[in-house]
Amino acid sequence: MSAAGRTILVLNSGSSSIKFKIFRADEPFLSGLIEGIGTSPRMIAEALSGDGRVERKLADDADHGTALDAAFSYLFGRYPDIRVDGVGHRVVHGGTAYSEPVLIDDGVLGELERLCPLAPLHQPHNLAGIRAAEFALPDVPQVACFDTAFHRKHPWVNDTFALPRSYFEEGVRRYGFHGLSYEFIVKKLCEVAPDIADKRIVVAHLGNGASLCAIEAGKSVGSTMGFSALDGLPMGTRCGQLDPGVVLYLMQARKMTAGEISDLLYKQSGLKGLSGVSSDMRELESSPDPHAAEAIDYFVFRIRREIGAMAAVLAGLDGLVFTGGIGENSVRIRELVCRDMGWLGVELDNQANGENRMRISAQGSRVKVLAVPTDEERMIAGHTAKLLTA
Ligand SMILES: Nc1ncnc2c1ncn2[C@@H]1O[C@H](COP(=O)(O)OP(=O)(O)O)[C@@H](O)[C@H]1O
Ligand SMILES: CC(=O)OP(=O)(O)O
Ligand SMILES: [Mg+2]
Repeated sequence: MSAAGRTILVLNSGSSSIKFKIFRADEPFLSGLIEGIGTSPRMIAEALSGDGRVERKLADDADHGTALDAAFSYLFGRYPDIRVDGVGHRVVHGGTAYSEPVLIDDGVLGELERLCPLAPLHQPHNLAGIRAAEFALPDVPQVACFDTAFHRKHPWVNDTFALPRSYFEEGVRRYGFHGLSYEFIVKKLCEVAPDIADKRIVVAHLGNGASLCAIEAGKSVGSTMGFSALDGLPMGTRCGQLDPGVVLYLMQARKMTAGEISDLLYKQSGLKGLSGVSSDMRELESSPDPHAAEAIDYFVFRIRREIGAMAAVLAGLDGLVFTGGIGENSVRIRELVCRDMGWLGVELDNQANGENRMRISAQGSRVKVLAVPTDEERMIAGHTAKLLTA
């Protein structure tokens, strides 16, 4: 059977969301989202024919496990006879071993398990999704598609830390994440902005996790995320770039354990830690609390700083693309990020931005600025179908 004829179930666990979709012949047939995990989870799902629509709140304390159960109950409760040819999973960390999608077996699962400490907000949930799908669909092939894969060929200077060489050999490298999203954006630019698709682009994936990627001729040449999904921009609950001296201080002066430091940096920091209000940008934007405004200021400041750094990596800039839950939807964050960026050639069209149009730069802007909804699930479906065909 050709890739195009296949029915593929896709699971994508983000840090605050689980997205699930079924593609038939390359087109989405059913689409589900559980968002707000950690704040106020809710599920929205429907077959694209309009059939079986649900929109409901989950318990406030529903975690990824509960959300995965809800997704599977919806899928197999509503569509008990559904037949799929393959299941494609987003797996955030592929380490040094995986630079392209792979068919999952026990050996692969074991290796991916070992990477859980490097992506504790994602990898365990990605693997739980694989196990749940194997249980529900025991004879169906499962494919892992990696966030890290898109970056694996980036230049050595972006791949390494200035540690003794042996650490690099052992895998202590700057992997970079959100690669399925960046890969989708590169493809999409070929359709919607072919004049810049092959040039120097910075993509800002701003969701609950957030990173920038410098892309030249469709390839990753730099990323703000590194060894783990902690580095770079501040995120919903993650600190982003941090002086490693702070970690030494926490260990030596505060006598904190690795577990306590992990909890602090992954779950209590970022927008949540700075605001004391929420990790969710919608809640911060509507909060009157001055700490919420300060958390937004810090988020924007770091994005602007890193856009400058990524433009330097690219030695110039032709396109700036916003994506991810915040990048796609927040008029205010896009406006604040682009404010006074004329020095870099960025001029926003405030009306187009306010109307959430795809092209949001002014006519005379040297840099084309776009807001493009990402579709990691479509990338995963495509990779999965291709691998099954091969
Ligand atoms: N209309 C909106 N305005 C501002 N922020 C939004 C909007 N819609 C979603 N977001 C934000 O997007 C973030 C979630 O992004 P998303 O990419 O879906 O998450 P994940 O990283 O878990 O995949 C949350 O901070 C949420 O508040
Ligand atoms: C890698 C990462 O942070 O992913 P997400 O934004 O989906 O949490
Ligand atoms: Mg995501």
